Amino acid sequence: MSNKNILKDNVGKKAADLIKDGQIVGLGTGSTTHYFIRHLGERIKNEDLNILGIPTSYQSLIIAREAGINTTTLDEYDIDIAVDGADEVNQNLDLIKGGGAAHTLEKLVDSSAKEFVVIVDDSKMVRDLGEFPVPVEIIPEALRVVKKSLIDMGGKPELRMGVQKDGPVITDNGNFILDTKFEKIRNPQKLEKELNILPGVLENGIFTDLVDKVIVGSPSGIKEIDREDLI
Ligand SMILES: O=C(CO)[C@H](O)[C@H](O)COP(=O)(O)O
Repeated sequence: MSNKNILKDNVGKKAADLIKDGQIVGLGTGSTTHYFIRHLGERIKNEDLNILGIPTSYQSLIIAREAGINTTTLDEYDIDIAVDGADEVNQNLDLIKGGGAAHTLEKLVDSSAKEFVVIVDDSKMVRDLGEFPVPVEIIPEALRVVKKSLIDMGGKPELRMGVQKDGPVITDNGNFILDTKFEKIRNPQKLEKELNILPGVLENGIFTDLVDKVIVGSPSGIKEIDREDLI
């Protein structure tokens, strides 16, 4: 396992150990949550726990099934705790997410949870958000219009293209992603709201005022940052 994957494995296990019997658990998307889901599956098997997962993507649904976690939906249950990864985390615990193009359902699931825990390696911790472009999910018909609005707002939008597919990435919801670079995002709350009122935009990857705890893995160990401890 690479050093980075060891860190992801460590934080995934730490988060899996937080889950209590009987809980409904939001299952985030990405390579770090992959470890979380696998560790949670092992705990369910070894300790005979009664836990249901609510996936945030087809990817997390498939990994949950492989890990032996039964799944349900937000229509059926409220979520006790959601665990998800992030692309950037600032000192106020605001996030950029959506590197896996799953941020729309992730925001719905993560914001619905009574407790939201983020797991990252230390390379994701930043002073100001914005080095990572903000993923903006748009309906395909809105491409030209929203692109222009994002440029007018000072962004540099790029249509996300497939790696093993010709043409644009199509999200789990059948939409496009405009990865939009903004230089140093000083007011993430404001930008999050401004992006979401553009007609044709479904959701953007800025997550503010949602996170309760961040578990950060580094070569020197695991650190937990709780919102209630922020000054
Ligand atoms: O937001 C996400 C998917 O939409 C991921 O949580 C985020 O991209 C981090 O992924 P990884 O753990 O693979 O670095």
